[in-house]
Amino acid sequence: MNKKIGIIGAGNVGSSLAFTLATKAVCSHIVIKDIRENIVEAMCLDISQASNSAKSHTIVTAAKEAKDLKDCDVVVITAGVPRKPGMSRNELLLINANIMKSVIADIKDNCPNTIIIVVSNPLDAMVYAALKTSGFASNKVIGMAGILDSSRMSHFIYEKLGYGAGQIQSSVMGGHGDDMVPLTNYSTVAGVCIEELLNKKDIDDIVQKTKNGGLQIVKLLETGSAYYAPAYSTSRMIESILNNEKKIYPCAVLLSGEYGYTNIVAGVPVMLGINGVEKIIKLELNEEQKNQFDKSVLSVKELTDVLDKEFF
Ligand SMILES: NC(=O)C1=CN([C@@H]2O[C@H](COP(=O)(O)OP(=O)(O)OC[C@H]3O[C@@H](n4cnc5c(N)ncnc54)[C@H](O)[C@@H]3O)[C@@H](O)[C@H]2O)C=CC1
Ligand SMILES: O=C([O-])CC(=O)C(=O)O
Repeated sequence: MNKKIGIIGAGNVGSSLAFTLATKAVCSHIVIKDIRENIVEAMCLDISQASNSAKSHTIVTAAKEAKDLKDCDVVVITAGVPRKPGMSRNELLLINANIMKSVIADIKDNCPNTIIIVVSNPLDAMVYAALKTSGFASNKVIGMAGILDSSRMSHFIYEKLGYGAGQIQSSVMGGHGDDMVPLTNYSTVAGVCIEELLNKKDIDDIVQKTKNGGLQIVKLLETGSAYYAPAYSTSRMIESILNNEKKIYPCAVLLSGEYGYTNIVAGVPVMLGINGVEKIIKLELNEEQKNQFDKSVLSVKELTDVLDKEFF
C-alpha cells in the first residue's frame, strides 16, 4: 500500500512497531526519527533486511532531519522515557510532556495533515499534551492503550479458563492507569460472556491482573516496560486507519460530551478509519462501571490540570 508512516522514538516500542509494520507490509515507507542517530541507522538497516526476508515492499529509512517526516499519513510518537520498577506512569508527566512538545513542533512543521498516534506515557495526559500543542482536530490525535489493556485481559481470561485462545474478546475503558475499567460484561469467549463461564473470584482476579498488566512486566524487566504487545496493538490501529477498515477499538481520545465529559481524554471504544476517529461508540455502563469510569477520568484530569497550570 502506497502509504508513509513516521515513527518518532526508536526505542523498544518504536523498533518493535517498525519491525511489525515492515514485515507485514502494512505501508510502502516507514521513516524513523530518534535523537540517537546511530541506533536509528542500525535499526533501519536491520529492519530493511527483515523486510526483504519477508518479501515485503516496505522500505525503512532514518529521518536525518525533521523534514523527512513530510507526507506521512500517520505519525506514531513513542519518544519518551519508560518507567522503571517503583515508578508510576504519572511520574513521567513533565519529562515526557517536554519531549512531546518538541516532537509535535516537528510534526506541525512538516506533516500538518497527518494523523498522530500517541504511545508515550502517561498516555491520556500525553494525548492531551499532543492535542493542545498541535492544535490538530480531535479526530486526528489518538492514544494507544485500550487495545493493549484488552489484549492483556484476554490473556488473563485464557489463563483462568485454559481454553478459548484466539476466541476471546475483551473490553477495557477509562484512562491507562491503575483506575482503568475492565468491562467484564462486555468480555466474551466465542460470544459467551465470561460472567457465565467464571466465578466472581476468578473474574475479580482477572480485573486486578489486567490493571497491573504493565506493572507486572516492568517489575520483571527491571530496565523498562512492555513493548511487543504495545507495538502490535499500535499496528492494528494503523491498519484500520490506512485501509479505512472502520474497526472498533478502545482508544484514548478527547471527549466532547460523550460519557458526560468535555475537554477530557479517556479510553472509549471508537471507530478508526481513513479520517482517524470517525465515531465514538456509546456503551451502556452499569452504576458501578459509571463510578469506576468517573474515578478513572478524575485521575487523568489531575494530570491534565497540572499540564494546564504548569506547562502550556
Ligand atoms: N501507551 C501504552 O500502552 C504504552 C506506553 N509506553 C510508553 O512509551 C514510551 C516509549 O517506551 P519504550 O519504547 O519502551 O522506551 P525506550 O526508552 O526504549 O525508547 C524511547 C525512545 O525515545 C527516544 N527519544 C527521547 N526523546 C526523543 C526526542 N525528543 N525525539 C525523538 N526520540 C526521542 C529515546 O532516544 C529512545 O530511543 C514510554 O513513555 C513508555 O512508558 C510503553 C508501552 C505501552
Ligand atoms: O507499564 C508501563 O509503564 C508501560 C505501559 O503503559 C504498559 O505496558 O501498559
